[in-house]
Amino acid sequence: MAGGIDVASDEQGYDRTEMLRAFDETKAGVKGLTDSGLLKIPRIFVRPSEELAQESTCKKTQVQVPVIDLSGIQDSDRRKPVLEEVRIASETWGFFQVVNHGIPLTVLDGMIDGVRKFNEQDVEEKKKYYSRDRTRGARFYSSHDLFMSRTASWRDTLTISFSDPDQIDHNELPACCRDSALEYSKHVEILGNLLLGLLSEALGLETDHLKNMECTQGHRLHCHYYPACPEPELAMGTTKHSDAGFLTILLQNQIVSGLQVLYQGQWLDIQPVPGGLVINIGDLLQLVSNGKLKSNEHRAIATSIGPRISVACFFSGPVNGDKVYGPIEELISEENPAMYKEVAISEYVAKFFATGLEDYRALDYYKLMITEFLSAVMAAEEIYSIVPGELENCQDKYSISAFAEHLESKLCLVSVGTEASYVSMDLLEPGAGRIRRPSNHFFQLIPATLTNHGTFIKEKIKCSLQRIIECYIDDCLVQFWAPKTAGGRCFLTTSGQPFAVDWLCKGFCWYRKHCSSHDYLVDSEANEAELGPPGRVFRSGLPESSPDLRLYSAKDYPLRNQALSCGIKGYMALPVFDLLGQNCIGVLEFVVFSAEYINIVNEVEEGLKGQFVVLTLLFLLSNSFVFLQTADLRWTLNINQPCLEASHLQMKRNYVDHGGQQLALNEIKQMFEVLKRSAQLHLAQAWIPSKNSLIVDNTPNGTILMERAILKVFVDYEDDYNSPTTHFLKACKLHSLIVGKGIVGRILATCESFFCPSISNFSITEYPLVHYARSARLTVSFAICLQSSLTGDDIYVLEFFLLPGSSDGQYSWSFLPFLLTIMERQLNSFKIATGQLLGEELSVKAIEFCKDNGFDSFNYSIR
Ligand SMILES: O=C(O)CCC(=O)C(=O)O
Ligand SMILES: [Fe+2]
Repeated sequence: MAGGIDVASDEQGYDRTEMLRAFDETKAGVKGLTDSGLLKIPRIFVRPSEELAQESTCKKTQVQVPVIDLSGIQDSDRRKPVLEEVRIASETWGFFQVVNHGIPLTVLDGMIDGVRKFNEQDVEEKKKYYSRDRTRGARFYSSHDLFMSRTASWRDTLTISFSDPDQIDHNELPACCRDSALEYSKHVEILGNLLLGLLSEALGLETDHLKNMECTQGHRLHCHYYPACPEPELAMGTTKHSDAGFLTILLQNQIVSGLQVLYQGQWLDIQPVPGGLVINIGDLLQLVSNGKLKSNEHRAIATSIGPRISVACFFSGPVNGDKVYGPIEELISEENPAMYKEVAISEYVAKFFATGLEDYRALDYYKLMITEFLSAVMAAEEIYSIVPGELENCQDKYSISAFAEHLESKLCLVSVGTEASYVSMDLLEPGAGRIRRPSNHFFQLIPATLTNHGTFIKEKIKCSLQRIIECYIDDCLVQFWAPKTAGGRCFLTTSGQPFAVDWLCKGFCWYRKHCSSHDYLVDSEANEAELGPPGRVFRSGLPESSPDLRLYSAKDYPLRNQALSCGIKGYMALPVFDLLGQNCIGVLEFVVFSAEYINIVNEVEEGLKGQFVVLTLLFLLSNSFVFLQTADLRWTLNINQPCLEASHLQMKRNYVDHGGQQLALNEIKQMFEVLKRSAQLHLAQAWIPSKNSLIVDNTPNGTILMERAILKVFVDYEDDYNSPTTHFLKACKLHSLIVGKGIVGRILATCESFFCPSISNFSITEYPLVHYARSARLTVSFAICLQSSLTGDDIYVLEFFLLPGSSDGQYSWSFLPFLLTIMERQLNSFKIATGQLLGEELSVKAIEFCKDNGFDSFNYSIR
């Protein structure tokens, strides 16, 4: 027995309710368990395996919630910048820390010490306070939702209610922490009022606005005690939740960080700051601010070092009254219609206690009805037509959870057309007996006619989209483009196809609208300007992307200008294949909104902007693969597929690392070092076969693909992550080469050497990375195909970008003999892939463009 719980019953069948009851009856809390010296945690504390598995894939980032210095806050010069910091933190993170907040360190330490004394006193004394009766002014318990949650929390809590401060009977408070709690309560109330004053001003309201709404009338201290946990990776201190009240001020002891906030789908530690307090916005403040201030999800992990002590002070308004709260009138306008219903605080509190913490989000219950919400979305059209420029900074967001609210947390399928009707699909967990709140919001527009086959694919796509959106990518729209035939022609359409977003903003509505009325022609008669990115991806079977839409010309992307005016920044399209048929069944299009930038700028730093979109795209790329696969679909970058032989390439492609590759690469690297000094060279990179090299011949039109048969890049350029050159290089890594396309692709087909004085003249179908190359101002290109005696049949393509000296390229031509001499000297193990030695006469194919946008090629000899 451990603390009254028979841990051994794990092995002999498991009666969870009985175990919970036994644990509760010990009245000794989690500390009672640890005091008995247990080494394994009882099963009621072990999180479900799916949850634990997800945890292991969770990455960590270095970002920190803002720390705001409140010193001198009453002086007007100082107040302004602080207000701005508070506003940004509350609108983006919903969390920040404050220092110099006016509560003396002795009061903070006294509070922590009081909580420690209470928990570490004689257990019999503590038991007197053990209660689940919420009317008691002070009570002790382990997890308020113990009998409703999937996992019991590894913590004990002492709650002291100051809901009616004048009436509090001091004798109700435990003697060991009475004075410290009363002292802390006095100070924290003053700070709460100060913060609500700042938040009122940040919302553009009078300082006293929120105070006059009685948001700080009454508060409760939840004093948490998290004992050291013998198996912290299996347990959770406080499960993921958002705080239901208006505002929370959290004091934590300094020994170990345990509080984490959900940020971009990742859990981020909130490191204790000496003398600091954590502030977070609660659900009610999000509601009354009409969604402007953000109530963010957070949790406290179990730790091996302990005890961790924290004191959460909740300002939840006059809990016992019938006061009604709704979005503040001043914050509602035609452009920003009310997002939430009014709520009576008594009803609100009752709902909170009727549900387990992990399943409850107060806001989900009070979102406006779908019809009202839809009309708000449609109003975006009018707003747009009145102020066309406005959408460029489309930051106004409407939460799609409004849909979910109406459908009571069910997946929503919206049918539009003449008979608009709503159909809902059950997301009830079978047998779970309670509604599982979907963490994302997904919906689909269904056209009147649907073939069975179409429905089947749609179901699979929907399933993938749901998973993709689950990774919590802010401000990203994903939509599916499916083929259709009409009038004997073949098109791609997204009208009536699944799409998913995590937030709804005007830019999204508009982009979706443009796309729904634009079909891309994709049959063999389609010309380049008709294909657009989805069309090209569908035909080539290869992904395409751009971190900045402006890199595309209007010809590359017919909806470019519309997309830009909707505030879209990053773009990516992925081909989707049926696993069995290996046919491209459509294209998934991802667009990333500029609002993403704005958030990230506030939170990280200015310079990371461009990088972020590239990272987002990479992230999407890698994740989508996994998600498509779970839906029995795939896209091309499947490195686990066996390599396929493409015989007509006449190259052995089953790559084996001969160990000599590193030596061969060193030779190339050294040669690049020598070349670095020549003024005519802009950039150089080497393409080498990779372990994952793969040639696939399964695309709809039979194009031969060589996937990522790539590469290490050695270049001479400033490693500025936001430069067009960096974007070009990242794109080279990210995208597959198509045999026969671009210069390197042509070389893969023939092993010849190529020279092109103006690669920017290629169309995007002829050279899929041309938009990146144009933006990096790469014009003159020379590329040569080599083999090294150190690595047998492996080929190496060296690609050089020269600085243009004159329009006819003559100046660059004159550089080639020099280049070949350096290669001959430096690349001792190499010969040209067509057989000759470096230094012998080299035949180079030159590509020249004609006035009509076509091009010719000629053979030239060097040396
Ligand atoms: O202990 C902590 O750090 C977090 C506690 C918390 O989030 C809460 O009580 O709402
Ligand atoms: Fe919380």
